[in-house]
Amino acid sequence: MILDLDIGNTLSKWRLKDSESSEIRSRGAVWTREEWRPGADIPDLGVVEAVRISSVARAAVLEETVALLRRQVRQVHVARSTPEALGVVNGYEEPGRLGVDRWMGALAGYQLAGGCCAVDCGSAITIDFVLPGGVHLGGFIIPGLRLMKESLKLGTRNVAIDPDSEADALLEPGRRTVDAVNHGIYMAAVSAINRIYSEVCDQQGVALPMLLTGGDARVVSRGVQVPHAVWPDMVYGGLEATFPLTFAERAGKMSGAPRVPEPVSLEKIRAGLAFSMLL
Ligand SMILES: Nc1ncnc2c1ncn2[C@@H]1O[C@H](COP(=O)(O)OP(=O)(O)OP(=O)(O)O)[C@@H](O)[C@H]1O
Ligand SMILES: CC(C)(CO)[C@@H](O)C(=O)NCCC(=O)O
Ligand SMILES: [K+]
Repeated sequence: MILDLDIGNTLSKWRLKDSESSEIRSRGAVWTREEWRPGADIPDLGVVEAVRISSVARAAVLEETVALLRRQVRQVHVARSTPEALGVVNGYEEPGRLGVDRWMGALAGYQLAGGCCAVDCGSAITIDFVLPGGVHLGGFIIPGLRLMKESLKLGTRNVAIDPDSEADALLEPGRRTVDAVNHGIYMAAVSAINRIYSEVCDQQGVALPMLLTGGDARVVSRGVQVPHAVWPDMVYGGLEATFPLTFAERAGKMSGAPRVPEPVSLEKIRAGLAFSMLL
């Protein structure tokens, strides 16, 4: 079995992948914490022959995790943000400072779709751009839905946006605090994503397919008008592409990869942008 780990600021996500069949056998998440101890909520390391890790938690968390895993697993691969990988050139002035989850997402997106706009809706919402030739432009970082809500301190932090609510309802003016806040931050997130996408496609003269991942991807997806696909395993896709272990991975296959969404034409994107600038 292969253990893939995506250690975020809030949650550490894991999945177990069968090295023979490439099937995902189980998955889960635990709170990101200093000590990553095997317990009921993480998989049995006895069956694991290789681990692949993407971590944006504090260095001490990663060190502790790697030290623990090395005692029981022969192969431990830790992803890093590099100046170049898999045909993508990192757009950061200091490439190592790009969050490795963003780098994994950009690599996975490029491997799947060529140029792309990779959006990760987690603790933060990150929006990264890769051009068809593999140039990563850099991106945008805004607070995630939960962080935006917590920063308001209006006593609504525990009332999450219902992921099944209709996007239309979320766009109505709220008539109580919890709705005003939820609808407000929802609007802030989706309008930023829509606008940033249009601005960058306009600047670069290319309509890019958009890929969405992260804990809030499903709810954000409902408000994003740009054609896009939700890919919950996008960060894991970057790990598969960077450290291919199975037969399917060596052939370039990433588990759970969606169909590449067909972007609307650049003319339409530009027309929408021109219209929104009038408002
Ligand atoms: N069980 C959960 N616990 C916490 N957040 C959750 C949960 N389920 C969904 N979410 C949502 O997921 C978001 C967190 O995103 P994600 O699952 O990508 O993890 P993360 O570790 O916070 O991400 P990051 O890698 O940005 O740190 C939160 O904004 C929250 O609204
Ligand atoms: C932005 C987050 C927190 C998103 O998980 C992560 O990618 C990170 O810590 N990045 C480092 C800063 C940067 O990417 O510029
Ligand atoms: K993330």
